[in-house]
Amino acid sequence: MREVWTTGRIRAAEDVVLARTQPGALMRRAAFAVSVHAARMLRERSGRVAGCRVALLVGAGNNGGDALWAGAFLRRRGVGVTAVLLAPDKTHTEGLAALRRAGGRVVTAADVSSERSDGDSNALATADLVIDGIVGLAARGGLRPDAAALVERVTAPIIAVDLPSGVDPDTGAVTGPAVAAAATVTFGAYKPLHVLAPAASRCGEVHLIDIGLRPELGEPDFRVLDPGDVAARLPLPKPADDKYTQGVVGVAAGGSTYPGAAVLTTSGAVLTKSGMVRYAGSAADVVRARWPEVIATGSLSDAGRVQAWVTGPGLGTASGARETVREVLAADVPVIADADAVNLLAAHPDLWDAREPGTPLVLTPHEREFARLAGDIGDDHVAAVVAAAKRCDAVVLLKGHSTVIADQDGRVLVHYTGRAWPATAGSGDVLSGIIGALLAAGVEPLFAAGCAAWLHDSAAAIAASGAPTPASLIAEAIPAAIRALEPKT
Ligand SMILES: NC(=O)C1=CN([C@@H]2O[C@H](COP(=O)(O)OP(=O)(O)OC[C@H]3O[C@@H](n4cnc5c(N)ncnc54)[C@H](OP(=O)(O)O)[C@@H]3O)[C@@H](O)[C@H]2O)[C@@H](O)CC1
Ligand SMILES: [K+]
Repeated sequence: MREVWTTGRIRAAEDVVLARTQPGALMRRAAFAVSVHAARMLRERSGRVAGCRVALLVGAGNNGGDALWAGAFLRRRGVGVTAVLLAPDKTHTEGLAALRRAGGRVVTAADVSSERSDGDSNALATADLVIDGIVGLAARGGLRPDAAALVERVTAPIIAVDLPSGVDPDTGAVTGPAVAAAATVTFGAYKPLHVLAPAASRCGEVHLIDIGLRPELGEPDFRVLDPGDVAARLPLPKPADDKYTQGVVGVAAGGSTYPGAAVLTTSGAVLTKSGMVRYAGSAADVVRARWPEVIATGSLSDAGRVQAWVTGPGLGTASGARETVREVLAADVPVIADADAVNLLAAHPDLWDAREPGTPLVLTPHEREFARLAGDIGDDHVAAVVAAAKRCDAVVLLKGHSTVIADQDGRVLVHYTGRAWPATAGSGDVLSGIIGALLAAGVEPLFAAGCAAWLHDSAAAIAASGAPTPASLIAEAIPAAIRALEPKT
């Protein structure tokens, strides 16, 4: 599991570690790691390290100090290094002295912008690699105009120190010009921007360097599941299981207007686990035709017992749909409510009264549905989802390039996809079915949502294999996504 901390907590831990280490030791350790990754990138791209040229973009703070020290270390390996100073009066003193001692050149941003044709002011145009030390943890807003103008002139790959300058470290928002890095070397802990869209797409590969902060950090602010975490939670049948003991999933979705939603939601449930799936609604014939193994009936009252209900996709918002959501919420089993069920809950507050107190509920809005349910989402998606989860006393999964999931206790999971394959019509219906299957099998709601987001994204990538894919093929790729995890039976 990847653990992520907000910058305020990282700074607090840094203060503790700084107080007991030699002045400058932490920065040199961080900078040395940047130089190692820079050298590796140079070798991979140019076939050599010595003789290459590196330009450093150096801002006013310690992030610039890291870049200057990294430049000094690269000089020792025979790299030609030029530092471009954005704030000459505020440049990190020891870092600058170290670079000068090592034989590095130093120019100002003004020199580079004046387009003189001597070697120093051409540093950006001739660089094989650029190190971004403009701003780190203190970043606020997009790049300022002088920094943005420099970055615009860069053609070489960029390695970002701690984070790509110009993005918001705690929300991942990109509100102005920002660096797009080929790789990012970060220190002590992952920060929110490394896993939150859109900033995460500007990081390239992220390398985490241990600088001894972990013991001082405490519980992370949020977590990112890895394949092992998902595999460990998948409900595979045990030798003594039968079709009932694995949890029966009920699907109350779709209908005569949207039979496809019924099929896609059911597909997600059928393909995620063995056992049994029931369907209740006016698309029963269509569902039965696609999945003969599903027990399909026309109404909820005939459906029989289930261990979790999935409702919402393709349900519509008419009075019949409202009754379906009310009945499902009153059934005293975990419920996943998506799409129209979210809209109905937003529009009819009395529906919440139908819910048995304490019954697990997972809500899976996209941004517009979220706005109806909980108001404008703003830049800080994690904070908005945490607040909504508390208010709704539910697990809330906000769909997006970074899927953010929170429960009522404030625990947060983030899944960053970096791919747009799942963004296709009906894809959310499949996700709902997967969540329902995991809930019915007894997976804890936060992790049912988190594992489902992971499986769904993985299935989408498998189905797509580099070409657009419809939602029905995403569902069909679920078994392949499960097999690829090699879960223990
Ligand atoms: N503590 C340690 O020992 C260690 C620290 N480490 C390193 O320190 C970094 C944090 O350093 P930091 O706190 O000095 O601030 P930093 O991020 O360099 O910002 C500097 C200045 O930039 C400016 N600025 C703000 N926004 C801007 C924008 N959008 N565009 C342009 N400029 C902008 C603003 O200055 P202003 O112009 O407002 O005076 C701000 O004060 C951290 O990320 C890591 O790399 C590592 O070495 C590990 C050990
Ligand atoms: K940076």
